[in-house]
Amino acid sequence: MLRFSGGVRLGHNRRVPDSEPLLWDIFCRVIDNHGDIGVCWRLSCDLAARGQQVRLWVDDASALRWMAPGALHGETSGVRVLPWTQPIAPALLAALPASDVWVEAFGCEIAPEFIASRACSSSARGSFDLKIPPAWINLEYLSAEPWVERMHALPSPVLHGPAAGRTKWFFYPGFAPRTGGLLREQDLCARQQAFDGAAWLQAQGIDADGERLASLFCYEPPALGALLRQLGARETPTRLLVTAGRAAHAVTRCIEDEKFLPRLPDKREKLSISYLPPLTQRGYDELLWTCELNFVRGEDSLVRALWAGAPLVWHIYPQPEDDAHHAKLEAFLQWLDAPASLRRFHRVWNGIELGPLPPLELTEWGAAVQAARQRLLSQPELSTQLLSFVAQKR
Ligand SMILES: Cc1cn([C@H]2C[C@H](O)[C@@H](COP(=O)(O)OP(=O)(O)O[C@H]3O[C@@H](C)[C@H](O)[C@@H](O)[C@H]3O)O2)c(=O)[nH]c1=O
Repeated sequence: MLRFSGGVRLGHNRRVPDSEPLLWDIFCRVIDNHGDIGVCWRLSCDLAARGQQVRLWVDDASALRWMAPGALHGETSGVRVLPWTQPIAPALLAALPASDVWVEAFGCEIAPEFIASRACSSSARGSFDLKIPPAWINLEYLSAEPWVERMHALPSPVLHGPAAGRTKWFFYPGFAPRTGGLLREQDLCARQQAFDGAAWLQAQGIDADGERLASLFCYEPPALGALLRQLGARETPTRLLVTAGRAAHAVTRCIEDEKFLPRLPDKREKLSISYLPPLTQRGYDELLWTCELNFVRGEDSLVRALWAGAPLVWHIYPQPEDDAHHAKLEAFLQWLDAPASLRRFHRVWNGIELGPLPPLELTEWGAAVQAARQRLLSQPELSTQLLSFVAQKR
Protein backbone atom coordinates (compact mmCIF):
# COMPACT_ATOMS: atom_id res chain seq x y z
CA MET A 1 0.00 0.00 0.00
CA LEU A 2 1.42 3.36 -1.04
CA ARG A 3 0.69 6.03 1.49
CA PHE A 4 2.85 8.90 0.40
CA SER A 5 1.80 11.67 -1.97
CA GLY A 6 -0.37 10.37 -4.73
CA GLY A 7 -1.11 7.19 -2.81
CA VAL A 8 -4.51 5.96 -1.79
CA ARG A 9 -5.13 5.75 1.91
CA LEU A 10 -7.60 3.46 3.55
CA GLY A 11 -11.01 4.90 4.38
CA HIS A 12 -10.75 7.19 7.38
CA ASN A 13 -13.15 5.30 9.58
CA ARG A 14 -11.47 1.99 9.05
CA ARG A 15 -9.14 0.71 11.71
CA VAL A 16 -5.95 -0.60 10.16
CA PRO A 17 -5.31 -4.18 11.29
CA ASP A 18 -2.20 -4.61 13.40
CA SER A 19 -0.42 -6.62 10.74
CA GLU A 20 -0.81 -3.89 8.13
CA PRO A 21 1.94 -1.32 7.72
CA LEU A 22 1.24 1.93 9.50
CA LEU A 23 2.07 5.48 8.52
CA TRP A 24 4.19 7.27 11.14
CA ASP A 25 4.95 10.93 11.71
CA ILE A 26 8.13 11.26 13.78
CA PHE A 27 9.05 14.74 15.02
CA CYS A 28 12.65 15.61 15.84
CA ARG A 29 14.09 18.89 17.08
CA VAL A 30 17.88 19.08 16.98
CA ILE A 31 19.01 20.64 20.27
CA ASP A 32 22.75 20.13 19.87
CA ASN A 33 25.18 17.43 18.81
CA HIS A 34 24.00 14.51 16.71
CA GLY A 35 22.04 12.25 19.06
CA ASP A 36 18.58 13.68 18.40
CA ILE A 37 18.67 13.16 14.66
CA GLY A 38 20.88 10.08 15.04
CA VAL A 39 18.30 8.23 17.14
CA CYS A 40 15.33 9.45 15.07
CA TRP A 41 16.99 8.43 11.82
CA ARG A 42 17.88 5.01 13.17
CA LEU A 43 14.36 4.48 14.46
CA SER A 44 12.84 5.62 11.15
CA CYS A 45 15.02 3.24 9.14
CA ASP A 46 14.38 0.35 11.51
CA LEU A 47 10.62 0.84 11.29
CA ALA A 48 10.84 1.14 7.51
CA ALA A 49 12.86 -2.09 7.37
CA ARG A 50 9.89 -3.73 9.10
CA GLY A 51 7.51 -2.52 6.41
CA GLN A 52 6.33 0.69 8.08
CA GLN A 53 6.08 4.03 6.26
CA VAL A 54 7.73 6.93 8.06
CA ARG A 55 7.66 10.68 7.66
CA LEU A 56 10.52 12.19 9.65
CA TRP A 57 10.00 15.88 10.45
CA VAL A 58 13.25 17.56 11.45
CA ASP A 59 14.12 21.22 11.98
CA ASP A 60 17.78 20.75 11.02
CA ALA A 61 18.55 17.84 8.74
CA SER A 62 22.11 18.95 7.94
CA ALA A 63 23.78 16.05 9.81
CA LEU A 64 21.95 13.55 7.63
CA ARG A 65 24.14 14.61 4.72
CA TRP A 66 27.07 12.67 6.21
CA MET A 67 25.21 10.36 8.59
CA ALA A 68 22.98 8.95 5.89
CA PRO A 69 23.85 10.27 2.43
CA GLY A 70 20.82 9.98 0.21
CA ALA A 71 18.37 10.37 3.09
CA LEU A 72 17.38 13.84 1.97
CA HIS A 73 16.84 12.66 -1.59
CA GLY A 74 14.38 9.97 -0.59
CA GLU A 75 16.83 7.16 -1.26
CA THR A 76 15.90 5.24 1.86
CA SER A 77 12.87 3.17 1.09
CA GLY A 78 9.97 3.85 3.44
CA VAL A 79 11.41 7.01 5.01
CA ARG A 80 10.64 10.51 3.82
CA VAL A 81 12.45 13.42 5.49
CA LEU A 82 10.31 16.54 5.79
CA PRO A 83 11.32 20.06 6.85
CA TRP A 84 9.96 21.02 10.27
CA THR A 85 9.76 24.72 9.50
CA GLN A 86 8.02 27.12 11.84
CA PRO A 87 5.23 27.08 10.92
CA ILE A 88 4.97 24.02 8.70
CA ALA A 89 3.86 25.10 5.23
CA PRO A 90 0.03 24.77 5.07
CA ALA A 91 0.21 23.43 1.51
CA LEU A 92 2.48 20.61 2.69
CA LEU A 93 0.14 19.71 5.52
CA ALA A 94 -2.86 19.75 3.22
CA ALA A 95 -1.14 17.42 0.76
CA LEU A 96 -0.29 14.73 3.30
CA PRO A 97 -2.55 11.84 4.22
CA ALA A 98 -3.37 11.39 7.91
CA SER A 99 -1.04 9.08 9.75
CA ASP A 100 -1.56 6.27 12.24
CA VAL A 101 1.18 7.09 14.74
CA TRP A 102 2.68 10.33 16.00
CA VAL A 103 6.03 10.26 17.75
CA GLU A 104 7.46 13.28 19.51
CA ALA A 105 11.09 12.50 20.17
CA PHE A 106 12.85 13.63 23.33
CA GLY A 107 10.01 15.77 24.63
CA CYS A 108 9.76 17.98 21.55
CA GLU A 109 6.15 19.04 21.21
CA ILE A 110 4.50 18.20 17.92
CA ALA A 111 3.87 21.34 15.87
CA PRO A 112 0.46 22.80 16.84
CA GLU A 113 -0.40 23.56 13.22
CA PHE A 114 0.20 19.90 12.42
CA ILE A 115 -2.21 18.86 15.18
CA ALA A 116 -4.75 21.49 14.12
CA SER A 117 -4.58 20.32 10.52
CA ARG A 118 -5.52 16.85 11.70
CA ALA A 119 -8.49 18.14 13.71
CA CYS A 120 -11.92 17.44 12.29
CA SER A 121 -13.02 20.68 10.67
CA SER A 122 -16.68 19.67 10.87
CA SER A 123 -16.54 19.15 14.62
CA ALA A 124 -18.41 21.82 16.61
CA ARG A 125 -15.50 22.24 19.03
CA GLY A 126 -12.95 22.13 16.24
CA SER A 127 -11.51 19.36 18.29
CA PHE A 128 -9.57 16.31 17.33
CA ASP A 129 -11.30 13.78 15.12
CA LEU A 130 -11.65 10.84 17.48
CA LYS A 131 -12.79 8.50 14.74
CA ILE A 132 -9.24 7.97 13.59
CA PRO A 133 -7.07 8.67 16.61
CA PRO A 134 -3.41 8.10 15.97
CA ALA A 135 -1.34 6.49 18.67
CA TRP A 136 0.60 9.40 20.18
CA ILE A 137 4.01 8.49 21.57
CA ASN A 138 6.36 10.59 23.62
CA LEU A 139 9.71 8.88 22.99
CA GLU A 140 12.02 9.77 25.84
CA TYR A 141 15.76 9.91 26.48
CA LEU A 142 17.66 6.79 27.42
CA SER A 143 18.52 6.16 31.04
CA ALA A 144 19.34 3.16 33.22
CA GLU A 145 17.85 4.80 36.31
CA PRO A 146 15.28 2.65 38.16
CA TRP A 147 12.43 5.16 37.77
CA VAL A 148 12.41 4.50 34.02
CA GLU A 149 10.66 1.16 34.60
CA ARG A 150 7.93 2.94 36.57
CA MET A 151 7.44 5.70 34.02
CA HIS A 152 7.54 3.59 30.87
CA ALA A 153 4.18 3.21 29.12
CA LEU A 154 2.34 5.67 31.40
CA PRO A 155 -0.35 7.90 29.90
CA SER A 156 -0.01 11.66 29.69
CA PRO A 157 -3.34 13.42 29.11
CA VAL A 158 -3.34 16.30 26.63
CA LEU A 159 -4.92 19.28 28.41
CA HIS A 160 -4.87 22.07 25.86
CA GLY A 161 -5.22 22.76 22.16
CA PRO A 162 -7.14 20.99 19.44
CA ALA A 163 -6.17 17.58 20.78
CA ALA A 164 -7.32 18.30 24.37
CA GLY A 165 -8.74 15.17 25.92
CA ARG A 166 -6.47 12.88 23.95
CA THR A 167 -3.73 10.82 25.52
CA LYS A 168 -0.05 10.69 24.76
CA TRP A 169 1.95 7.69 25.97
CA PHE A 170 5.41 7.80 27.46
CA PHE A 171 7.77 5.36 25.82
CA TYR A 172 11.11 5.02 27.58
CA PRO A 173 14.00 3.25 25.91
CA GLY A 174 16.02 1.38 28.46
CA PHE A 175 18.30 -1.45 29.42
CA ALA A 176 16.01 -3.29 31.84
CA PRO A 177 13.30 -5.75 30.73
CA ARG A 178 10.37 -3.55 31.83
CA THR A 179 11.44 -0.62 29.62
CA GLY A 180 11.03 0.00 25.92
CA GLY A 181 14.41 -1.57 25.10
CA LEU A 182 17.17 -0.44 22.79
CA LEU A 183 17.24 0.03 19.02
CA ARG A 184 18.68 -3.02 17.32
CA GLU A 185 18.14 -3.69 13.64
CA GLN A 186 17.03 -7.19 12.73
CA ASP A 187 20.15 -7.73 10.60
CA LEU A 188 22.63 -6.16 13.01
CA CYS A 189 24.22 -9.35 14.40
CA ALA A 190 24.50 -10.89 10.93
CA ARG A 191 26.18 -7.76 9.58
CA GLN A 192 28.53 -7.70 12.52
CA GLN A 193 29.47 -11.35 12.08
CA ALA A 194 30.15 -10.92 8.36
CA PHE A 195 32.23 -7.80 8.93
CA ASP A 196 35.88 -7.75 7.86
CA GLY A 197 37.80 -5.26 10.01
CA ALA A 198 41.04 -5.48 8.03
CA ALA A 199 39.24 -4.65 4.78
CA TRP A 200 37.47 -1.78 6.49
CA LEU A 201 40.76 -0.28 7.71
CA GLN A 202 42.24 -0.63 4.25
CA ALA A 203 39.23 1.14 2.74
CA GLN A 204 39.81 4.00 5.20
CA GLY A 205 43.48 4.15 4.15
CA ILE A 206 44.64 3.21 7.66
CA ASP A 207 47.73 1.07 8.03
CA ALA A 208 47.53 -0.26 11.58
CA ASP A 209 49.92 -3.17 11.36
CA GLY A 210 50.71 -4.45 14.85
CA GLU A 211 48.82 -1.62 16.55
CA ARG A 212 45.98 -1.91 19.02
CA LEU A 213 43.01 0.13 17.94
CA ALA A 214 40.83 2.43 20.00
CA SER A 215 38.09 4.77 18.77
CA LEU A 216 37.39 8.15 20.31
CA PHE A 217 34.01 9.93 20.19
CA CYS A 218 33.69 12.39 23.05
CA TYR A 219 33.06 16.00 24.08
CA GLU A 220 36.00 17.64 25.90
CA PRO A 221 36.87 15.16 28.65
CA PRO A 222 39.06 16.68 31.34
CA ALA A 223 41.23 13.56 31.40
CA LEU A 224 41.90 13.50 27.65
CA GLY A 225 45.56 14.46 28.10
CA ALA A 226 45.96 11.74 30.71
CA LEU A 227 44.43 9.20 28.33
CA LEU A 228 46.80 10.15 25.50
CA ARG A 229 49.75 9.78 27.85
CA GLN A 230 48.43 6.46 29.09
CA LEU A 231 47.95 5.10 25.57
CA GLY A 232 51.41 6.33 24.63
CA ALA A 233 52.93 4.41 27.53
CA ARG A 234 51.40 1.03 26.67
CA GLU A 235 53.64 -1.90 25.86
CA THR A 236 52.07 -2.43 22.42
CA PRO A 237 51.70 0.58 20.11
CA THR A 238 48.18 2.00 19.94
CA ARG A 239 46.39 3.79 17.15
CA LEU A 240 43.62 6.11 18.24
CA LEU A 241 40.93 6.59 15.61
CA VAL A 242 39.50 10.00 16.36
CA THR A 243 36.05 10.91 15.06
CA ALA A 244 35.42 14.19 13.30
CA GLY A 245 34.13 17.25 15.15
CA ARG A 246 34.44 17.89 18.87
CA ALA A 247 36.61 14.84 19.58
CA ALA A 248 39.11 15.78 16.88
CA HIS A 249 39.21 19.40 18.07
CA ALA A 250 39.74 18.31 21.66
CA VAL A 251 42.63 16.00 20.71
CA THR A 252 44.25 18.63 18.49
CA ARG A 253 44.02 21.21 21.26
CA CYS A 254 45.50 18.77 23.74
CA ILE A 255 48.43 17.88 21.52
CA GLU A 256 49.12 21.44 20.49
CA ASP A 257 49.02 22.63 24.05
CA GLU A 258 52.60 23.65 24.72
CA LYS A 259 52.29 22.75 28.37
CA PHE A 260 51.10 19.30 27.42
CA LEU A 261 53.81 18.36 24.94
CA PRO A 262 56.83 18.28 27.27
CA ARG A 263 54.89 16.05 29.62
CA LEU A 264 54.36 13.35 27.02
CA PRO A 265 56.31 10.19 27.83
CA ASP A 266 59.51 9.40 25.94
CA LYS A 267 57.77 6.61 24.09
CA ARG A 268 55.38 9.05 22.46
CA GLU A 269 55.66 7.38 19.06
CA LYS A 270 53.83 4.43 20.54
CA LEU A 271 50.62 6.39 20.12
CA SER A 272 49.53 7.13 16.56
CA ILE A 273 46.48 9.16 15.80
CA SER A 274 44.21 8.91 12.74
CA TYR A 275 41.64 11.63 12.27
CA LEU A 276 38.56 10.22 10.59
CA PRO A 277 36.14 12.02 8.30
CA PRO A 278 32.49 12.09 9.43
CA LEU A 279 31.30 8.52 8.91
CA THR A 280 27.89 7.30 7.92
CA GLN A 281 25.94 5.73 10.78
CA ARG A 282 26.75 2.32 9.35
CA GLY A 283 30.39 3.31 8.99
CA TYR A 284 30.44 4.40 12.61
CA ASP A 285 29.15 0.97 13.64
CA GLU A 286 31.95 -0.57 11.62
CA LEU A 287 34.50 1.60 13.38
CA LEU A 288 33.22 0.28 16.72
CA TRP A 289 33.40 -3.32 15.47
CA THR A 290 37.02 -2.76 14.37
CA CYS A 291 38.39 -1.42 17.65
CA GLU A 292 39.31 -3.25 20.85
CA LEU A 293 38.31 -0.25 22.97
CA ASN A 294 35.64 2.33 22.22
CA PHE A 295 35.20 5.74 23.78
CA VAL A 296 31.62 6.85 23.11
CA ARG A 297 29.35 9.66 24.19
CA GLY A 298 25.74 10.84 24.39
CA GLU A 299 23.13 8.19 23.80
CA ASP A 300 23.13 6.45 20.46
CA SER A 301 26.86 5.68 20.26
CA LEU A 302 26.69 4.13 23.73
CA VAL A 303 24.07 1.67 22.52
CA ARG A 304 26.09 0.92 19.40
CA ALA A 305 29.19 0.25 21.50
CA LEU A 306 27.20 -2.20 23.61
CA TRP A 307 26.20 -4.07 20.46
CA ALA A 308 29.84 -3.96 19.31
CA GLY A 309 30.70 -5.81 22.51
CA ALA A 310 34.24 -4.44 23.03
CA PRO A 311 35.26 -2.63 26.24
CA LEU A 312 33.73 0.84 26.24
CA VAL A 313 34.06 4.10 28.10
CA TRP A 314 31.11 6.49 28.07
CA HIS A 315 31.38 10.26 28.08
CA ILE A 316 27.89 11.09 29.27
CA TYR A 317 26.10 14.20 28.00
CA PRO A 318 26.80 16.69 30.80
CA GLN A 319 23.94 18.49 32.54
CA PRO A 320 25.88 21.01 34.64
CA GLU A 321 22.73 22.84 35.89
CA ASP A 322 21.90 20.04 38.32
CA ASP A 323 24.55 17.37 37.67
CA ALA A 324 21.73 14.98 36.79
CA HIS A 325 24.24 13.07 34.67
CA HIS A 326 26.04 11.83 37.77
CA ALA A 327 23.14 9.61 38.85
CA LYS A 328 22.55 8.60 35.26
CA LEU A 329 26.14 7.47 34.86
CA GLU A 330 26.10 5.54 38.14
CA ALA A 331 22.86 3.80 37.16
CA PHE A 332 24.42 2.72 33.89
CA LEU A 333 27.57 1.41 35.60
CA GLN A 334 25.39 -0.45 38.08
CA TRP A 335 23.32 -2.02 35.31
CA LEU A 336 26.54 -2.92 33.46
CA ASP A 337 27.82 -4.59 36.61
CA ALA A 338 31.02 -2.69 35.85
CA PRO A 339 34.16 -3.73 37.69
CA ALA A 340 35.58 -1.21 40.16
CA SER A 341 38.36 -0.07 37.82
CA LEU A 342 35.87 0.68 35.04
CA ARG A 343 33.66 2.64 37.43
CA ARG A 344 36.59 4.72 38.59
CA PHE A 345 37.79 5.23 35.03
CA HIS A 346 34.34 6.55 34.09
CA ARG A 347 34.21 8.96 37.01
CA VAL A 348 37.60 10.43 36.18
CA TRP A 349 36.90 10.49 32.43
CA ASN A 350 33.68 12.40 33.10
CA GLY A 351 35.32 14.82 35.54
CA ILE A 352 33.23 13.55 38.44
CA GLU A 353 36.27 12.41 40.41
CA LEU A 354 39.73 13.89 40.35
CA GLY A 355 42.91 11.89 40.27
CA PRO A 356 44.82 9.71 37.84
CA LEU A 357 43.05 7.53 35.29
CA PRO A 358 43.16 3.92 36.46
CA PRO A 359 44.97 1.50 34.15
CA LEU A 360 43.05 0.00 31.24
CA GLU A 361 41.86 -3.44 32.28
CA LEU A 362 40.43 -4.45 28.98
CA THR A 363 39.88 -8.15 29.66
CA GLU A 364 37.77 -7.47 32.71
CA TRP A 365 35.92 -4.55 31.09
CA GLY A 366 35.26 -6.56 27.95
CA ALA A 367 33.75 -9.40 29.98
CA ALA A 368 31.28 -6.98 31.59
CA VAL A 369 30.26 -5.54 28.20
CA GLN A 370 29.88 -8.99 26.67
CA ALA A 371 27.70 -10.17 29.54
CA ALA A 372 25.54 -7.04 29.25
CA ARG A 373 25.24 -7.54 25.49
CA GLN A 374 24.03 -11.11 26.02
CA ARG A 375 21.43 -9.93 28.52
CA LEU A 376 20.20 -7.32 26.04
CA LEU A 377 20.07 -9.80 23.16
CA SER A 378 17.65 -11.91 25.18
CA GLN A 379 15.25 -8.96 25.53
CA PRO A 380 13.00 -7.60 22.77
CA GLU A 381 14.46 -4.56 21.07
CA LEU A 382 12.85 -1.15 20.82
CA SER A 383 11.08 -1.30 17.46
CA THR A 384 9.41 -4.64 18.24
CA GLN A 385 8.21 -3.24 21.55
CA LEU A 386 7.09 0.04 20.03
CA LEU A 387 5.11 -1.72 17.29
CA SER A 388 3.23 -3.87 19.77
CA PHE A 389 2.69 -0.91 22.11
CA VAL A 390 1.23 1.13 19.27
CA ALA A 391 -1.01 -1.78 18.26
CA GLN A 392 -2.46 -1.78 21.81
CA LYS A 393 -3.00 1.97 21.91
CA ARG A 394 -4.83 2.41 18.61
C1 LIG B 1 31.22 10.14 15.16
C2 LIG B 1 30.03 9.77 14.32
C3 LIG B 1 28.78 9.63 14.87
N1 LIG B 1 27.73 9.27 14.10
C4 LIG B 1 26.39 9.17 14.69
C5 LIG B 1 26.19 8.07 15.68
C6 LIG B 1 25.01 8.61 16.46
O1 LIG B 1 23.81 8.31 15.79
C7 LIG B 1 25.23 10.10 16.47
C8 LIG B 1 25.82 10.63 17.76
O2 LIG B 1 24.84 10.64 18.75
P1 LIG B 1 25.14 10.27 20.25
O3 LIG B 1 25.99 9.10 20.29
O4 LIG B 1 23.84 10.19 20.95
O5 LIG B 1 26.03 11.49 20.80
P2 LIG B 1 25.80 13.09 20.74
O6 LIG B 1 26.60 13.66 21.81
O7 LIG B 1 26.12 13.56 19.39
O8 LIG B 1 24.29 13.30 21.03
C9 LIG B 1 23.78 13.76 22.27
O9 LIG B 1 22.94 14.79 21.89
C10 LIG B 1 22.31 15.42 22.97
C11 LIG B 1 21.45 16.54 22.45
C12 LIG B 1 21.46 14.45 23.74
O10 LIG B 1 20.87 15.06 24.78
C13 LIG B 1 22.37 13.37 24.22
O11 LIG B 1 21.64 12.43 24.92
C14 LIG B 1 23.04 12.74 23.03
O12 LIG B 1 22.09 12.10 22.25
O13 LIG B 1 26.13 10.37 15.39
C15 LIG B 1 27.89 9.04 12.74
O14 LIG B 1 26.91 8.70 12.05
N2 LIG B 1 29.11 9.21 12.19
C16 LIG B 1 30.21 9.57 12.92
O15 LIG B 1 31.32 9.71 12.35
